[in-house]
Amino acid sequence: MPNIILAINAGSSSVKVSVFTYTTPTADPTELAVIQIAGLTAPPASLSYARGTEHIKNRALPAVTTQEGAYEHILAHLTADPGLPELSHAADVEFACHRVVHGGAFDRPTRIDSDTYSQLEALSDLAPLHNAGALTIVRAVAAKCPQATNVAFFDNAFHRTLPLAARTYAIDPQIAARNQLRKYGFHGLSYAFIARATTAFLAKPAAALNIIALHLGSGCSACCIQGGQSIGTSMGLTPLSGLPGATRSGDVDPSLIFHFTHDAGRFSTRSAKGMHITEAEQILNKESGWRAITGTTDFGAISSRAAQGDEACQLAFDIVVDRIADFVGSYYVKLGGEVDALVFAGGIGEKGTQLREAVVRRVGCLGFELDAGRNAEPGDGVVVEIGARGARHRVLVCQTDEQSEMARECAQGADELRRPA
Ligand SMILES: Nc1ncnc2c1ncn2[C@@H]1O[C@H](COP(=O)(O)OP(=O)(O)O)[C@@H](O)[C@H]1O
Ligand SMILES: CC(=O)OP(=O)(O)O
Ligand SMILES: [Mg+2]
Repeated sequence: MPNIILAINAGSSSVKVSVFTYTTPTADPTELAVIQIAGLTAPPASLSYARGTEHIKNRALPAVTTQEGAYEHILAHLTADPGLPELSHAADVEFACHRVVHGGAFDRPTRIDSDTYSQLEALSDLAPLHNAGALTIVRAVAAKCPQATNVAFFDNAFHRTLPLAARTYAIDPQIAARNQLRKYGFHGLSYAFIARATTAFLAKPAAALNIIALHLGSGCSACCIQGGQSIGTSMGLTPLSGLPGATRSGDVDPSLIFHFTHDAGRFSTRSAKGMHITEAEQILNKESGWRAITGTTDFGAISSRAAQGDEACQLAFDIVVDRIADFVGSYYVKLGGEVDALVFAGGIGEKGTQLREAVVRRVGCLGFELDAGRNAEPGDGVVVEIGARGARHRVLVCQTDEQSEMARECAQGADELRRPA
């Protein structure tokens, strides 16, 4: 019987699950199938599935509206697929890997027992679009696959190398220490994948990799990677800061919220059951971003409407480009201009031809330049070059894969992570 790893990535607008087998801790796991339910914030949700030559694309699922519902649908789909005999029963799952966005002090893969579960639950308020959803899936796995070992993989882990000055806020140090108020940074599973894939593509030693990486999806962030390690990132104590997202404001003047509403500090009655977030957090995390400006979370639709002359969409598009360019400039300076590549990843980074074009044009003075043909059709490959030949710096697109990053780490640490018999 092969060992099955289910790698589960609960994003803010999607649930993505990849099925892997592994044999020894030293070999990379083999991917058997990838399934995702996207559009949870732009109903109806839609299912996509790929196993071998079997493909389903964007099948509408009007009944699925939550991350937990999405996971249950996914498990039923996988176990019912006769072409996936390795996973015919929920009991076939040995490891369930969960992407947990906010791990607080956790920065290594950790088996989820009742103790760690409570600690992660306590962190839910710091990642209001993510942790609670991921934990509902942990509970669903415990109910449906009780023999599986649940392991949490943390989005903040990759940023454990942030230098002191980069991770410290200029606030009272005693209060900061007591309440653990610091920059954590997120999208770390993605950046770990991007760093390894780019290292392989550029055929450089991992410890020599200097890149500016952009993970652009429903949540957007930038990361400055020097010597293969994170030395700067745009998200902070929570995934709210930095770049705007689908429903997140990104950086605003912290005083703004007190002029936006008189109820900033009150608990929001609009947040999900069991979540204790304030009106301020509700507004800035869930009622802002490009949806607040355009009415849609779909950046693909925003990009095409902008091109057709829609002013609100053009403004939203321009805001995103403006903020990304600010981070690219700032990270270029952090790297002293020693930059191997600017790397685009995440749903928008991988599919957003117009966005890449606009960003690279804005930062062209730094020596980045696109090849228009390659940008329009980057082609297949985990990492592909879209930069112009002869430009000072390279521009790459990376098909990032947080699930495979978890599965790899899980297989490598399987002996330590396995639940004691
Ligand atoms: N053709 C496209 N051009 C630009 N953006 C796109 C395109 N297709 C999808 N997207 C964006 O990608 C987002 C999903 O990115 P993804 O990284 O998968 O999200 P999540 O944050 O849920 O993990 C969608 O919400 C949509 O805004
Ligand atoms: C951390 C974060 O914002 O994740 P996502 O982009 O998947 O919502
Ligand atoms: Mg994501």
